[in-house]
Amino acid sequence: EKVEITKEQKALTKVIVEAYNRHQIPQDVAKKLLQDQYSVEENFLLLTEMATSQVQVIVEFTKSIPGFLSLDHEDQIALLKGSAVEAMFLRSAQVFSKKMPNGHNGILEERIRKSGISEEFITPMFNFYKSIIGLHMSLEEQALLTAITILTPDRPYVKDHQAVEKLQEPMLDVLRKVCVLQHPQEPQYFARLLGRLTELRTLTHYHAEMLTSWRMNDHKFTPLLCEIWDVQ
Ligand SMILES: CC(C)c1onc(-c2c(Cl)cccc2Cl)c1COc1ccc2c(ccn2Cc2cccc(C(=O)O)c2)c1
Repeated sequence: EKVEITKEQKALTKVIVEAYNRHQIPQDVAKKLLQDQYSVEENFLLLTEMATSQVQVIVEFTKSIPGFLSLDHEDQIALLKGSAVEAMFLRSAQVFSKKMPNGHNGILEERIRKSGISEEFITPMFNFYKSIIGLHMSLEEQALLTAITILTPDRPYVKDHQAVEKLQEPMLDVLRKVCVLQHPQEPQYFARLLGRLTELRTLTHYHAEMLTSWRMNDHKFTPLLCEIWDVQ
């Protein structure tokens, strides 16, 4: 049947994409990637700074999602804590796929590979990056998928599931239509996108173990990361 995006859905997509574009990592932080130090310590410190900056970007993006600030305040925190790592995996995957300026990609990959993360987590992480890059997602799809990930009703400690579902559903509806319109030859494209969200959940599990092993080697995080990841 003819897929039609309504006026409201166009407006919702515009708000989400603008919020997604508006909040970028400050250039000076992204530029630090090019610094010449490549020690494990230096890489960890740089990635910690990137992650901290990225959490701030995600919080600002989330506050721009229509209806989010009307949710119960404790639920707002529960959604952010429950989705931050997944949103950061999506964001770093998209940064890899959009071929960052002057070969940052190789440098970001190099630093992640040499930051004290054990091989057992590096492999699934870069397989995920490859699978996201292979999807050639549009900006609308990236922004909507990030908002959908954040608005996942069944995060730990969320009390009013229904209120979160009511915000997530319209995003899923418009993402489904955007996928049909932007990938007419791939009827299963929307289903493949949602499949990435399942893979993201396994990465969150790996990430918890990454944090533990960093802490065992006495690595320090910033106050914001400690708060959002319940460490220290
Ligand atoms: C605390 C730190 C060591 C950490 O713990 N887990 C992860 C970690 C790792 Cl090692 C991989 C994936 C997710 C996390 Cl939380 C990280 C590092 O988190 C990052 C690092 C880089 C990231 C991000 C997110 C994006 N980028 C890249 C980027 C570069 C330039 C511009 C932009 C931009 O947004 O414009 C983004 C997160």
